[in-house]
Amino acid sequence: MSKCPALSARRMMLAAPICGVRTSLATSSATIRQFSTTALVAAKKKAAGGGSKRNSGKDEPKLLLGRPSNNLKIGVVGLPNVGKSTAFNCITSSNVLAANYPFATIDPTEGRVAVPDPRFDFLCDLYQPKSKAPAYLTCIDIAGLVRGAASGAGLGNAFLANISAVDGLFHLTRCFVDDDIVHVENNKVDPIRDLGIIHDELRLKDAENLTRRKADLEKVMSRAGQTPEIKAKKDELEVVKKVYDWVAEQEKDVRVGQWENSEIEVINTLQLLTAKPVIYLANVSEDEYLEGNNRFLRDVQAWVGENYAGDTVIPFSAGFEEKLSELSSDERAEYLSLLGDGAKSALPEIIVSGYRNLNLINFFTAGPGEVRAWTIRQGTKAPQAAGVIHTDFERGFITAEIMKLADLQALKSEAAVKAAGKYAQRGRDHIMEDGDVAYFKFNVTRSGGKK
Ligand SMILES: Nc1ncnc2c1ncn2[C@@H]1O[C@H](COP(=O)(O)OP(=O)(O)OP(=O)(O)O)[C@@H](O)[C@H]1O
Ligand SMILES: [Mg+2]
Repeated sequence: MSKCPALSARRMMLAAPICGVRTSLATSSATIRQFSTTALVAAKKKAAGGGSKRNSGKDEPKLLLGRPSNNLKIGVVGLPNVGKSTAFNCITSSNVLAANYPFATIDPTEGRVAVPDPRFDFLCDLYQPKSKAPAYLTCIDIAGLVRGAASGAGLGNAFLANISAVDGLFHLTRCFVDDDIVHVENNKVDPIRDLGIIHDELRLKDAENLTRRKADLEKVMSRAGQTPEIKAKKDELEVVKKVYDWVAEQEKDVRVGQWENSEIEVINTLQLLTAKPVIYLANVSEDEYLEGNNRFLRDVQAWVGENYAGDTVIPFSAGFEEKLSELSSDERAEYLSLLGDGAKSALPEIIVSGYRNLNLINFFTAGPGEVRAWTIRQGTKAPQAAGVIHTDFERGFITAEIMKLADLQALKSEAAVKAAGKYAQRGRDHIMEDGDVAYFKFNVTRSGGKK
């Protein structure tokens, strides 16, 4: 105990293994690394759309499923009492109620967390700015979902409405065994069954929404006349029927379908739950996390691989993360080093994966006054990126001066990048790339028009 004088009594209690490291923990470094990267497989080829055969038009950029916004949110979903709020608290440094009974959470809570990014750190080191503004991930803690929710069980529709308001999901599934923690499904831990329950409920809700939309459109179609509006509704109805067949008949999630751009445009108006990107968080016990050995994890990874190939599964322990969050950064470093050199928090990986999964990228503005990471969706063009800073920048857009971060890193200064001829002027059609360092030139008159 004397090795850790800085720990308060309460922290000492929470951090009990700190000073008496168990052999299994001390030898765990290699396995942790292996364990936590096993399922971080292949890039998300299918999520990007892959493209249907008919939509192979090389020139046409593939539309993304989801809202065209930079202010996207990710929600934590799963059965009740599986550790969602504990995880949310750790991710966002919040303090919502986490307790050992189902439905401790009822109303959603929003929190945000800075996204760790070595590129941002590099720019801050280089410019030593007066103010620093990193990118943030907004996360929402949502009430637990039970079997039958789509037809009103548990919090039913209220819960599902909360999911509909987010843009991506952390699907948290319980993989820890602890007889003291209630499990709503017969008190038995079975993550594959639980994953199935959540997916079924989301899909059933989508089927219900699609049925309603289909009926509305059919009603419009039954009216006489062939106006352009009716023609557009007819096309929409065809898409809705196709998506309905995929979700309700074939029992598949919208996000794993191959859709044409015209179909994605319709899908994006429907706020479908199974269209949202998902990251699976496997909540294991502290010991198993540190040992890199959980009896359910392989099955979870196989299930995800089979049903949602390419999706990410991140093993973590809400209990371990909670313990780390109680420590100061010095205490945490001491604790982790005592556990072995591979022991680490899974939160950075969870946060970065969540952010990337929303198809968000960053560009930076950098100078001695401020270094700031701006958030845009993949595929955003320079004027719209400028508009994220200020609407005037978009309205009066003239040009974007762009440095590649790699050039700045290699050449060490803006002046050297310019001298090497790598400081590029880009026009309205430039599609921003992740990591661009940008300076926008714009010009607007007082009346609002461009000079
Ligand atoms: N990895 C873990 N190991 C042991 N206990 C855990 C772990 N993760 C969470 N718990 C415990 O499970 C209980 C439920 O946690 P929490 O309140 O975060 O769940 P929840 O999913 O938000 O529940 P609800 O749906 O009711 O809001 C708490 O007592 C928490 O300490
Ligand atoms: Mg909760």
